[in-house]
Amino acid sequence: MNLVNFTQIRFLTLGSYLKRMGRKNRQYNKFAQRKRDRKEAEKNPQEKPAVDTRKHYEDIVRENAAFEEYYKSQKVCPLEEWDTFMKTLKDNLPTAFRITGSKSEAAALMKLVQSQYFSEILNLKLHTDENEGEGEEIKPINLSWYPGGYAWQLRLSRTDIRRNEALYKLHNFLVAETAAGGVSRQETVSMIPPVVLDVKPHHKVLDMCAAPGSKTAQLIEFLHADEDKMPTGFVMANDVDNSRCYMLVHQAKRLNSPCILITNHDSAVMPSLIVSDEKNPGSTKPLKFDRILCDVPCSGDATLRKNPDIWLKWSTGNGNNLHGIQYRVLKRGCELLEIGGRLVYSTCSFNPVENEAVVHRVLQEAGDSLALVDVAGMLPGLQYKKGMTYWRPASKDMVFYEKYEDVPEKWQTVVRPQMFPPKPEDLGKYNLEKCIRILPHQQDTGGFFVAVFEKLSALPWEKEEKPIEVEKSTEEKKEPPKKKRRMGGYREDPFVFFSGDKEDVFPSIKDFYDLNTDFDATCLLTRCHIGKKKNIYLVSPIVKDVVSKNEASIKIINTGVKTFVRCDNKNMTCPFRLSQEGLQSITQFIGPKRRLRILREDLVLVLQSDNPSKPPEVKLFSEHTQKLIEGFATGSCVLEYKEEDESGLQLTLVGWRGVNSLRAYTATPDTVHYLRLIGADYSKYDVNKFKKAEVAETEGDAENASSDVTASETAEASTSSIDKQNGDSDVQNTG
Ligand SMILES: C[S@@+](CC[C@H](N)C(=O)[O-])C[C@H]1O[C@@H](n2cnc3c(N)ncnc32)[C@H](O)[C@@H]1O
Repeated sequence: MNLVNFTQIRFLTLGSYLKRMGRKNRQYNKFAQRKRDRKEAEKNPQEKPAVDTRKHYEDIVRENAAFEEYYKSQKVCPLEEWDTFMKTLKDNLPTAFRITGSKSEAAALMKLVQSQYFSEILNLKLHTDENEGEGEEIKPINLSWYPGGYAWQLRLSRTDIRRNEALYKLHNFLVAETAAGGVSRQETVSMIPPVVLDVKPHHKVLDMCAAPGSKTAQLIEFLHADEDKMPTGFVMANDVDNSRCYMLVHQAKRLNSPCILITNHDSAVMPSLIVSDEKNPGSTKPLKFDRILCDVPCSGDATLRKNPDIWLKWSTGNGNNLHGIQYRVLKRGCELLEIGGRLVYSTCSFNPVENEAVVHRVLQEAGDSLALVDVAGMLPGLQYKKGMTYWRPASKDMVFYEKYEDVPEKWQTVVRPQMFPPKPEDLGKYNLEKCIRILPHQQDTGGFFVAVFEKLSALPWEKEEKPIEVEKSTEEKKEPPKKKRRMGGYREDPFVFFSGDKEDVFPSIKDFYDLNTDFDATCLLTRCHIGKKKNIYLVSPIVKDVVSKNEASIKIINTGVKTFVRCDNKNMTCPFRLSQEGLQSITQFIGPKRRLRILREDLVLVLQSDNPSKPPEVKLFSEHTQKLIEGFATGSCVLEYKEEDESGLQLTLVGWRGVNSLRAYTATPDTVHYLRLIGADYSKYDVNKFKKAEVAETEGDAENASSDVTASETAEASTSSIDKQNGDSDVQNTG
């Protein structure tokens, strides 16, 4: 029996106490059950449990009779394509990736990918998971519909790339560039929703169900399309799951954007937020979004290639159970959408009950205020099927129903009237054929469903909302919350904005970095009300407005890009150094006093020197750079480099001018990224893990003998060494 702390019980209601005990017991029973299963398995090693969802993916039998019966009957795929559809679903998924980053960096990386990594694999005949015979040519496929052609699909699964020695360079490239933010690995079809959402730099964008955030990353990239200017729009990425919100924090950190805000709320009941009303100074207005992505939770059966465990647990019940939450999230999305704005509804499910039925239900309620948009023109070359106009919901026992009246009473709470298709005479009102369903065999991908909505007028149940007079800003009213553990995640540290130019630490920052007068100090923030400021973050003006006006009504998990880091160094008159994360955002405001435009040889020198206690001495630099350094005050600075050729490649790095030295202040993935871009030697980071394992084996080094010692691990290990180098104590040693 569990012992109970009686002082705790006093504060619990009977219900919550019983719930707690139930949870503990369930947890306990789960462990006990696993122990019993293990013992049983040891006794009867040849007997397998009926369904073991923890099976190794490779052992899973990729079959499910109910799945086949259901979808064949729904006619999601023409009968003549059925066998190819099923065969493709059982294959592993090819790898796909996008090239990201600033325009000039992305262009340079794209060139490298084509000239080096792809040409290397073009002539290879590989024995892949799918092809154990002759070996097959690996032709990278450019995704023609992706803006700029910056996305690729390879006929290789992740495992193929990881396990083939011939591909070790490509593998190292993908791992290192993913860490540096130069590449994003993402399933081909999952890239579609942000493309058809058509995000522009001035858009207010809401990603309602955002975690883990691969689509959020695309939204941010599109927002920053005009890289010379700070976007006037922003992305609010939300997820109901507190721990998954931290995946979003990780994504956002890779992209270094001051225009993102991460929130933790149930999207189905997302509160109405407010923003300043520029037309009525001193007033606020409801925040409506220009673009909304509604990538709802779904049964995920179109991801069977990536998640084969779904073969074991698929049932019609999954889709039926999700229809309700999908509808509520979509409906709330339509309410938060600006008139004239665009919303994308997407799922990775084949099921019309989760797809067309949800779309139809909302269109039906919205009357003429919403319409589906035909986005085929935005996706040149993409193969897809038009949305379905007829389907038959089914109960768990696989009985299909033509109309709700046929549903027996015991299933009426599961199979709902709104799940049925429109009547034939109403089809013209909804245009469901404008939806897009991608089947895996069409271009060797996962499956996907996308519907694009446009809001033509206020929804029938929306009333006109008037500007609200602001009496007192919300931050003033609120007590400073403290960070502490609580049910459902951590309470976040507060977001404390600088009061302006007079903020205690700002004058020394402004003076040292020669910040120009356009810089708005009120966009800087810290995460504490009292005590020494450690990290200073930067947000865009619109994000500041949203955070400061709504902090009390929605749980904000994270915002801002780290721009200044405390560094009490005797050789610097300002107690804050620059941070590489925020450099892109602040660099336009930094004056010539803290900028050094260096030559290629100097850049190579600083990047290749990775001994924090021995940074390159001034005398080792080109004459040009030595002259610049003369008289340049010690401390944190901007290192700039511009390629002289037609590529126009421009790099901006955080540097440190020591008393007798100059060095770059970058973490390993960034260092490798820059060396790669300028065509310098980075071979020490490009480890062939297979060779390394061979050598280790001959030398009896058990730790390195496993071929699973990957280049990524090597990169991680060296990152931590430079992270140490980035620590303040090392800065003290500099120069
Ligand atoms: C399909 S995933 C989203 C994938 C994501 N858009 C991406 O591209 O990386 C669905 C997400 O919805 C979240 N979710 C489920 N119910 C939600 C709700 N009511 N409100 C907000 N998020 C929800 C889940 O936690 C999950 O992270």
